[in-house]
Amino acid sequence: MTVTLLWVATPSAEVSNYFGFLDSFRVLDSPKFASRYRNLLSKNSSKKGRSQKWKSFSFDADLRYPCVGSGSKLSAVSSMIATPAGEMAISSEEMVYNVVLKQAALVNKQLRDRRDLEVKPEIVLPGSLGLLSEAYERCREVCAEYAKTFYLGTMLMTPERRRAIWAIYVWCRRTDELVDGPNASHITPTALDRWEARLEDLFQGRPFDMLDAALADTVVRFPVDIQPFKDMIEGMRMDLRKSRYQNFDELYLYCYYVAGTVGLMSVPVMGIAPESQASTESVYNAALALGIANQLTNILRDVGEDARRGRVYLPQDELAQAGLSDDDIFAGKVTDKWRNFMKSQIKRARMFFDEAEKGVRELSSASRWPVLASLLLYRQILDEIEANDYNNFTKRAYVGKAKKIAALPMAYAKSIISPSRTPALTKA
Ligand SMILES: CC(C)=CCC/C(C)=C/CC/C(C)=C/CC/C(C)=C/[C@@H]1[C@@H](COP(=O)(O)OP(=O)(O)O)[C@]1(C)CC/C=C(\C)CC/C=C(\C)CCC=C(C)C
Ligand SMILES: [Mn+2]
Repeated sequence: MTVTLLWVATPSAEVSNYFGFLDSFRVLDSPKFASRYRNLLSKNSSKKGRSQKWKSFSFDADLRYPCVGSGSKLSAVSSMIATPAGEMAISSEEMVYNVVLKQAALVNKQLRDRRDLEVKPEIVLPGSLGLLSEAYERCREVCAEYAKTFYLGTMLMTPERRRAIWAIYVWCRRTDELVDGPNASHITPTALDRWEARLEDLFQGRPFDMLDAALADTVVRFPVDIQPFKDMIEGMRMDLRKSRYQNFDELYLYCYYVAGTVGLMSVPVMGIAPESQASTESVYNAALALGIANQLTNILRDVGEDARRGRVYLPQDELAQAGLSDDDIFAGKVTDKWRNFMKSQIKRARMFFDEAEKGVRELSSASRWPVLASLLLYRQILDEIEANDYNNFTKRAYVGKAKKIAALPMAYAKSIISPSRTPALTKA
């Protein structure tokens, strides 16, 4: 599938917000839409007194998402999309990128406000220290039990950072368990509302239980904002009401909610290297890309398992273009059509991993290794799907111990490269 990009030649990247990717069929098939889009652009550009030149490129549709906001040439492209009726609509990618910008601005502001303090000093109330240590210890145990590789990685971080990551991990795991765990069938939107109210309480220093208390402490010490946490709960609401995704735009939003948010929660704790030349938003964007890549991989690994629960987390329009439907997924037969479809899905997930990898080197040195290790390990699941000849219906792609162990020194070697002067991600 190709998309056509309408490109306005302009002396400045400032008008980038007015650029857009448009699905070729819609642009080419809908002169009405194309002319509307041009009018909109010319109105906005002429306001800024810029001349414009039209060009169109066609290229692989997979390119569209990872490039936005990344600092690459294509990052100047934003993402207004056309509804079938030819209306202009803001895409999920654009919406999510706005969150990224807001988070980056917030963290910059908070860091400016307490310039010389990376971590807040401990405020110790009599008797509370022991309880807090116990709370973090519980988080450590959960992380060690459920996420062995993540856990191993966190051991390289400073003690303050690693316990903060454990607290975030535990909150994410509990949130996910609400819709994925043993009590999932009893979970209603009201239960999620209650979970959100609890989240607000803990952010205001009123934790409900011990595990919440650890997170309440973390969000005081690090410039972590509530928005990504709320968005993760929104993802769980989405999971309750939706079992099909019409296109990648819808799936992208879901992936942001349930996994991209983890990247946005983690960066303020992991820290950006002081010597990094990259802009805060480009690092957040890479973190977002890692969450998206992980979730896409998770989806591709679990196609059969999800289908048995009546769920298909694959873009319906892309399935149809490949000559496939839900029935083929429920039948679970590996055909050439399926192989080809899977190849394009894997390619897209790898592009998000590549985008994320560029950002890892900008993280503070002790955080690079755990992130890279988890990136390399999760990315290998894609290789395993290929090795299983794309049978993700009945075979679970699994990275064996030997490969896992081999990835660790590789991640270490990559992680000692410090942010370069001419980084892949540059300051905006
Ligand atoms: C060291 C490190 C990577 C730390 C992150 C630790 C952390 C806070 C993890 C939370 C993970 C979690 C429990 C998320 C809840 C939703 C969920 C389950 C998402 C899926 C994870 C995989 O879990 P699993 O295979 O067990 O899934 P099942 O539920 O069993 O199906 C996800 C696929 C997404 C996880 C997303 C991340 C780990 C994103 C990590 C991004 C960063 C740490 C940012 C790094 C920064 C840059 C600049 C690249
Ligand atoms: Mn899950």
